[in-house]
Amino acid sequence: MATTEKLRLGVNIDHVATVRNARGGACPDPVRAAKLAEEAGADGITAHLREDRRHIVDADIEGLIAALECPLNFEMAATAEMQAIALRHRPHAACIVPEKREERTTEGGLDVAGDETRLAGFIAPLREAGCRVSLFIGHEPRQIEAAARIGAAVVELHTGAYCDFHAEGDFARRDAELEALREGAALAHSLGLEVHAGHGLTYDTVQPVAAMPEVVELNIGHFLIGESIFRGLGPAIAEMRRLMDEARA
Ligand SMILES: CC(=O)[C@@H](O)[C@H](O)COP(=O)(O)O
Ligand SMILES: NCC(=O)COP(=O)(O)O
Repeated sequence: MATTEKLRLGVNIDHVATVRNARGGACPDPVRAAKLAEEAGADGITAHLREDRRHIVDADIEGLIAALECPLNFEMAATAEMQAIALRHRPHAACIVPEKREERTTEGGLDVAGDETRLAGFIAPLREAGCRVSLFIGHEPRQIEAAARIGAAVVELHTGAYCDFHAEGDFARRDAELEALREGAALAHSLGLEVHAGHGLTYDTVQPVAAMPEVVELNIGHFLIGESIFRGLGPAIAEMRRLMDEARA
């Protein structure tokens, strides 16, 4: 498959809110960060309204909907509360993610195969409202096949394990994970799903994922917000963009 389509970069601004919430108050403002990311070349903004509101809060979503010119990818758990919020705002994309209360970050992907009937019913109103429904899943074939069966438009493949193995220096397991992601991306594409990827990506790990021809969007947040302390948000995004384009060339 030829790599012709430009790879989109969605910038996740959750962890601007993490810093704000450490003190309370209004700064740093995630909406301001999102506008800056837009100016720096982000193709979209991702924000995860967790059920416990540990970072992004409802007012942030309202602010993003009002201020953004680029598409908003609204990450949400498959709950009635989140569904109502998504139906009220009708973001460009609704990405359904698994949530556990005690987790430090999103561990693993959604169990679509194990919850197929409920999830099919859950995403139907979102699709009818015009949201592109995305499912945040692992690379296991049974999860990808279930995502296609229930009518999702997009799957976002969880790259967290690949990035963790890289950081731990366990290169054999990193490479096995990368190969499984490659196979997952190819399977998803063959089933008519749009393929995105993300979680934990850094300058060191982005290029092998960016080089996968079926992947059309990467969502990257925590690393970019951290890196912006050192070089500023615009330059941090520009460098990620450069690495993505280089991998795609
Ligand atoms: C779903 C996902 O991978 C990320 O967007 C995540 O929402 C970032 O926030 P957390 O670190 O709270 O998981
Ligand atoms: N869905 C993944 C995402 O939005 C960004 O994850 P991370 O880069 O903050 O780990």
